[in-house]
Amino acid sequence: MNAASQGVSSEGCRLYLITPPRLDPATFRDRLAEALDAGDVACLQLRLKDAAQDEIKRAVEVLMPIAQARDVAFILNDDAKLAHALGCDGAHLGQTDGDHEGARKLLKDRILGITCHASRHLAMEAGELGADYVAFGAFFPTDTKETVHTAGTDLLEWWSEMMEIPCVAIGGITAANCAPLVRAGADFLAVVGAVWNHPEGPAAGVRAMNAATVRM
Ligand SMILES: Cc1ncc(COP(=O)(O)OP(=O)(O)O)c(N)n1
Ligand SMILES: Cc1nc(C(=O)O)sc1CCOP(=O)(O)O
Ligand SMILES: [Mg+2]
Repeated sequence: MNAASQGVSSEGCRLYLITPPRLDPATFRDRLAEALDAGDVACLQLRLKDAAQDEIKRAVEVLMPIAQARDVAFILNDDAKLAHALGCDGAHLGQTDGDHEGARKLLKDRILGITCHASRHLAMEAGELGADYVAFGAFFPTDTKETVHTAGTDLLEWWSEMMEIPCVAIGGITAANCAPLVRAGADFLAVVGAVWNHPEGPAAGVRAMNAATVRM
């Protein structure tokens, strides 16, 4: 996230919400509005895995205005060109999601986030090429995605002491387990299940995450 444009302070730890991997925009729109109206959400990442481009475009058309109307940055996963073409606020790219340098040039002052797994080296590379944030994970077991890399709080501590660029923690994060990540210096906690699978619904999920991310 661009710290200035998104009102991000280095003192706070904010919620970075990611959509479920499959959704029907026509029905999901109300759940999304309910979640975003429940508390503080810094950004929403549209992460539709295995979806055709038409399906992603339709989801952006329906969901982006809901986020942007609430000052929630709308970030598209995996595809910087599509993010640019559709007017998204930014893109999130993994290590195999195309040309990071080209994406940085294309997105100019829009947000570019890069997955760095548990690697200091990848994070420094991402920082050098101008990423707006680096993402580390997975911190905990997750049902949302197969875990290949696991990260520890030492990485967050090191990064936040050494670097100005915000860091995002991801992977199995819930209100119940996130306190060490907040203490270690995570600027954002990215979650899917903690909100969309919350037993009392997504609004309760956002409220619980907000309550848990207050840095002591
Ligand atoms: C905030 C954030 N961090 C990490 C990821 C994972 O990206 P990637 O490694 O490209 O995996 P997929 O999400 O594409 O399956 C992310 N999406 N968001
Ligand atoms: C999309 C994603 N990327 C990860 C990584 O480690 O890079 S973990 C993950 C899934 C996050 O979902 P949940 O909050 O439900 O665990
Ligand atoms: Mg990806």
